[in-house]
Formats: sequence, C-alpha cells, structure tokens
Amino acid sequence: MATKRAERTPLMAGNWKMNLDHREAVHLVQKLAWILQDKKHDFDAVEVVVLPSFTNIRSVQTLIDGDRLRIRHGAQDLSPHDKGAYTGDVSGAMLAKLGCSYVVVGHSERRQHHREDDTIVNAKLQAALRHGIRPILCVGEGLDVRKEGRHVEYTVGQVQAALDGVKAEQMSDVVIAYEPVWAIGTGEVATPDDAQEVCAAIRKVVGDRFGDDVARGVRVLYGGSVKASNVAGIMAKPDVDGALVGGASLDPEEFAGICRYYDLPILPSA
Ligand SMILES: O=C(CO)COP(=O)(O)O
Repeated sequence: MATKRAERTPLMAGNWKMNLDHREAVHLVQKLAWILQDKKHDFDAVEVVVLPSFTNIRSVQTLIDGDRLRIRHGAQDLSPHDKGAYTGDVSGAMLAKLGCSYVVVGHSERRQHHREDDTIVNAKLQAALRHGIRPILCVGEGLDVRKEGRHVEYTVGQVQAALDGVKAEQMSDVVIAYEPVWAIGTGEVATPDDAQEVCAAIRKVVGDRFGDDVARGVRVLYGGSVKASNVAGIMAKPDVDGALVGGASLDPEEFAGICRYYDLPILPSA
C-alpha cells in the first residue's frame, strides 16, 4: 500500500514556522492524531513529523509521550554550538532532551533573514548529528538561478557544502529537502518533473560521494506549496521520498491528507 520503495520510508514533515502558541500547537497535534488514528494510518509506512517553534516543543512532547502518539516531533533550527555563552541559542543537547527526532537546518528563510551561509549550515548539521537528532537539510535555488537554468548545479553545490566532513555511516540519519525558494509560500508548486529532476541529482551527488548503497537509503523530500491536491503527483516520482510542508501543515485535515497521499488521485494539473 503506502510505501513505494522498500528501502526508504516516506516522510511527511510539517514545518509550522513561526506560528501557533503552545495551546494551539497542542490542539493541532491532537486533531492531527485523531484524524490519522480514525483513518488507521500506518505510521510505519509513512512517517509523520511536526516541527513546532522552540517554545512549543515541550507541550507537544508532553502530549505525544502522554498519549503515546506515533507522530514524531522536532525543531526548526539549532545552535552550531553545544553549550555556553551563546545568548538566544538552543543546543542540540537541549532538543535531544525534549525528545526531538529531527531538526531543520539551512532553511531558505534562515539563509535569507539570518544570513546563514553554507559554513554555518554545515556546522549546524554536524551539531545535530553529534546529538543524535536527524538533520533535515534544506537546499534550493531562487528564481534568478532557476531562470538562468543553473538550479541543479546550484542546489547540488549547497548539498556538497553542507555535507562537508560527514561520514558515510552518518548519512542514514540525514534527510535532504529540495525546497526551491520561488515555490515557498507562493502557491507556485514545482511540477513533479521539476521536483524529480533535482531530487535525482541530489541522490546522484550523494552516491558519487558516499556510494550507491548510501544514496539508495537517503530520503530526499520536496518542499514548496505542497497541498493535498498536488502531493500525489509529486510522490509518484521515484526520487521524491516525502514532503516538507509549510502552510498546509497548519491545517490538520489538509496535513493528514498529505500524509495519506497514497489515497489521493494524481491530478493532471499537479
Ligand atoms: O518552506 C516550506 C517548508 O519548509 C514550504 O512552505 P509552504 O508549504 O508554505 O510553501
């Protein structure tokens, strides 16, 4: 049924960005869990992750642990440092203590608004791995680069830089998300072929560096205006292993639909 590739479990991750207070966060997880349980969602077949703001992680963790929900949780960022005088930073150790399974690194909004470059993204990715949290490494080109036709080379370059110093045995913990900047929050979704082109190139560069076995196991997600109406077409592509979802993950019905993409029709326009 749900899984299309035995070697990679699809992953649907909801990046809530800077939305919701702690009570709204708890309500959203409760509703999402209720819908998925009602539909007998197989969490082993499609992994479901929510990524709240730092201030909401503890509340979400308490709910998930208390009700033994199969939904996993994570964070949207972490410090490259482990401890000490870094005012405002949140360490991987702190997130691990709160049961975070995943953490986003290198999101384009952090690259843009906080001037995070490849060096800092690499340091954050390494910090996540040190603390046993799976990094979701975000990469993707802006509209100018896409118009110049350099999107593959640009995105693959970001992957290579972010993975500097990472060992092959660590790669099973790394998730890579292709999020073209022009498709984020714009309603302008990449076509399934666009997503496949870059996700396949990302897998190839991982293979060139770490070997084909490692590349076969690495999950590559697509992100950018994913909705229940377009997810099935994107997931039908062989190198797309899931989605990193922004706006649509704030609506429990919509996000549950995305998690159950295999029930949805592939629309011709998607
Ligand atoms: O940035 C994203 C997820 O990290 C995508 O956001 P949207 O789904 O709102 O376009």
